[in-house]
Amino acid sequence: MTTPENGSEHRPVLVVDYGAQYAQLIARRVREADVYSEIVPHTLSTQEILAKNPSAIILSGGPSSVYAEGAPRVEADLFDAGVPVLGICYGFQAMASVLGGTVAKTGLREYGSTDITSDGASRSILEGTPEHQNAWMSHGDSVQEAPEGFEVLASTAGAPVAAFANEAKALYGVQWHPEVKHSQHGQAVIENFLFRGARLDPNWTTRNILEEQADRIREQIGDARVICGLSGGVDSAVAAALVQRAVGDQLTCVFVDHGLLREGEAEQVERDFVAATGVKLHVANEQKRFLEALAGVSDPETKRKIIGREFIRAFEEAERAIMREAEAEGEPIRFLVQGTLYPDVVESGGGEGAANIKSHHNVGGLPEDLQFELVEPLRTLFKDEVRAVGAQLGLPAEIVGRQPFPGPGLGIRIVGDVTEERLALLRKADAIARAELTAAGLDNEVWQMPVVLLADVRSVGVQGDGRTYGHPIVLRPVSSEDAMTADWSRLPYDLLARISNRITNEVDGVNRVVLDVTSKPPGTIEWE
Ligand SMILES: Nc1ncnc2c1ncn2[C@@H]1O[C@H](COP(=O)(O)OP(=O)(O)OP(=O)(O)O)[C@@H](O)[C@H]1O
Ligand SMILES: O=c1[nH]c(=O)c2[nH+]cn([C@@H]3O[C@H](COP(=O)(O)O)[C@@H](O)[C@H]3O)c2[nH]1
Ligand SMILES: NC(=O)CC[C@H](N)C(=O)O
Ligand SMILES: [Mg+2]
Repeated sequence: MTTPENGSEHRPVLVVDYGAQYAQLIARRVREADVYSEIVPHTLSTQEILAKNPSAIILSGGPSSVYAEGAPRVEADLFDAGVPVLGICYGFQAMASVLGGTVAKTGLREYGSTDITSDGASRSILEGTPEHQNAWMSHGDSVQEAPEGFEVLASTAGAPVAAFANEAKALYGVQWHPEVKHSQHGQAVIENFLFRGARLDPNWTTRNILEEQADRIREQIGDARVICGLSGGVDSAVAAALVQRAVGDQLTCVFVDHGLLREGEAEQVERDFVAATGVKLHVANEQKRFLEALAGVSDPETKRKIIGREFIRAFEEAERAIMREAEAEGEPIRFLVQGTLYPDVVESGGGEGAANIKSHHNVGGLPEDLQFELVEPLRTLFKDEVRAVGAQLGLPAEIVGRQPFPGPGLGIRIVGDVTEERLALLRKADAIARAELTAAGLDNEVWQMPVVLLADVRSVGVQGDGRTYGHPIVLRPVSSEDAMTADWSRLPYDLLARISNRITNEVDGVNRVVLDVTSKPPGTIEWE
């Protein structure tokens, strides 16, 4: 059975999320072991979980205590299904308590780096790890007694049962967090579970993803024509190259110039991508459509929904133009390729059980009357995985290494309503900041650096001995692995000073440059 969402032949290792900070990380570590993994919320019933045909299950950590009222539970019948399970922290405790072990508050909390001692020789999921190892912990409760049929594998000062196993049933648990990099041998524990415990094969590799997705695209599209929204960014470049490989010149790419682009962006798409792939490109000049639709709108979600809708209207328009140009007869083009990634889906609230943080234009911002059938070959991948697929497809490094830029563009980097004057101002400030970052040789040090105009805020300044009452520009350089979490980048002060000087000198209307020093969470990367 294939899982319909990922369209993959691979049965997933399901990570059941109990509200962990690290559910995402667990899935990534499993994928790093070349095994396919997806995250699901703990609100699914055993039946719903098993309906996804998991090859194994990992129960994540979480903030609750299993003995507290209303704490999320795992149903005991999950452990009778013959599917291997690994419990981590809260997941380990939930498993222990439902199977008849005891869990209690110890009074001894262990946060951070902790010494773990194997009981007897290291074995089972600890196979190959030393008798004493250091791992990262974050708990105040612990398993006091293992359930019947389980053997204790390790303990710590605050956790008499720090790891257990029931080999016959392939059920395992650890109190520590093997998924965080600070845990020595963490990856070994995860791989022992996957390869020894669950007996899985490491066959979810970049090459396999690529071939599988190409097959699937062929199956979905057949010999029909297809268009692909191409932005110049990594995701759509990789999606387009994948579709081109699958169905060749049935594909026409559509680049929408919505007037919310940065300086030089339109030219760069035409130059780099077409040069690298030889794909057919249709450029849609839709500045007027977007600016009119956005006039007077300052609410972020409203902006995002408008942009999402107008994108689709622009694709419909482009579809008609392409049919006319090709003097093609017959059915309109039905398929639209988008470079949607897993984080776009999760943040739009499309990951099951996930909150709607913001409607990404290509997911939560789509109009209800969408006529196209979507083709989204990257929908379950993280950015670094997409980059690996792109490299495998032979795309040049300057495309796969490019910093992300959101589809709604400068429209969501103007806090306030979007006007042509404000766009021009922000475009100029952004070009300066990017040029200086590049000149400093730091492009690869940051994940991306949004430049934001606070159009609704004004402050007093003094320029040329006169008073000004201008707008602030915010610099938001961040480092990240996958955009799900991020930290602000510690850029050198002299670089920041140069950017600030140049922006306040060269951009009329800006008299202040500020640096955003917030991580994600609590801030998101973009301001809207
Ligand atoms: N200007 C545009 N014209 C056409 N399609 C676009 C445009 N901007 C975004 N899209 C579509 O929306 C998708 C999501 O945008 P997003 O910015 O997340 O990805 P990207 O631009 O391909 O890559 P990156 O995240 O590196 O910027 C794109 O993959 C593309 O299909
Ligand atoms: O194509 C996109 N359409 C959108 O609507 C959108 N919103 C945010 N982003 C990008 O997603 C990543 C995470 O951003 P946030 O921390 O702001 O949610 C960052 O890389 C953002 O630039 C978008 N990309
Ligand atoms: N990180 C966790 O999963 C913590 C589990 C539980 N709340 C404890 O304190 O032990
Ligand atoms: Mg983009």
